[in-house]
Amino acid sequence: MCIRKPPFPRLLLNNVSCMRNAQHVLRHVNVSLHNGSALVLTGANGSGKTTFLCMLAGFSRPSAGEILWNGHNIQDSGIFHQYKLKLNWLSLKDAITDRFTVLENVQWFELLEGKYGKALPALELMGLGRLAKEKPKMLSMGQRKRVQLAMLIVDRPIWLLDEPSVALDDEGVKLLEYIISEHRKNGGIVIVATHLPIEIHDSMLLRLPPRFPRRMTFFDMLDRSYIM
Ligand SMILES: Nc1ncnc2c1ncn2[C@@H]1O[C@H](COP(=O)(O)OP(=O)(O)OP(=O)(O)O)[C@@H](O)[C@H]1O
Repeated sequence: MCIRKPPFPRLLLNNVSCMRNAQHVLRHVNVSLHNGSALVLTGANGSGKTTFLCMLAGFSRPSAGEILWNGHNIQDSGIFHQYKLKLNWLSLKDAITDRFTVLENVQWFELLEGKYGKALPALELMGLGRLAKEKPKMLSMGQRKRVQLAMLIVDRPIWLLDEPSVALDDEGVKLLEYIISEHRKNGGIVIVATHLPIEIHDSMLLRLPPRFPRRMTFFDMLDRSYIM
């Protein structure tokens, strides 16, 4: 009988901890991510969701443990250069410039990837075809978020999404869910930090514990007339 070894995860967080301001934000996190998988991070404000994504992006180093990509530590200099080219980062602060039109912003991103021809269809999918030639300052917050989603479609295998559904309407959230699902079908990995419900089929959920557990909730205080 031939017993096959399970495949090595594409991304592995091995007993990872992270400190900020000399205090532990994350402790002993273990996560394995294979091609096509998704991880949803939830937790109270300040629990460390963005810190988690920043570590995966290589912006901050784990204080203990290691993050392995294809079995190599992402902090190794030769590896980090290759690894960061696989990442696509979406956060509340976008990188859209008013010097370019909406279309040129997405095309610029595409050009960096050495790709061509996906920018306009991506904007059309996001319902922004008619605004393609406008300057981004003409856009609403939700429309800017849709431009960011169009940039994601241009495609790198690992998506790190910090609160991707903020400012999106119901249709925008459905589009977000759709592109996440298509990306995963193509073997991509998605890690999402969110407070808002997003439907991501068959995803792993990591709920980070609160950093400063409260003895009393806001509603307890209301009940006991501490405030008002
Ligand atoms: N630049 C920084 N320097 C020091 N400490 C920081 C820094 N940024 C964040 N922190 C601390 O790290 C902790 C985790 O912050 P983080 O932004 O990761 O939380 P979060 O779960 O993403 O929160 P939110 O839901 O509010 O976005 C917080 O307690 C915060 O005070």
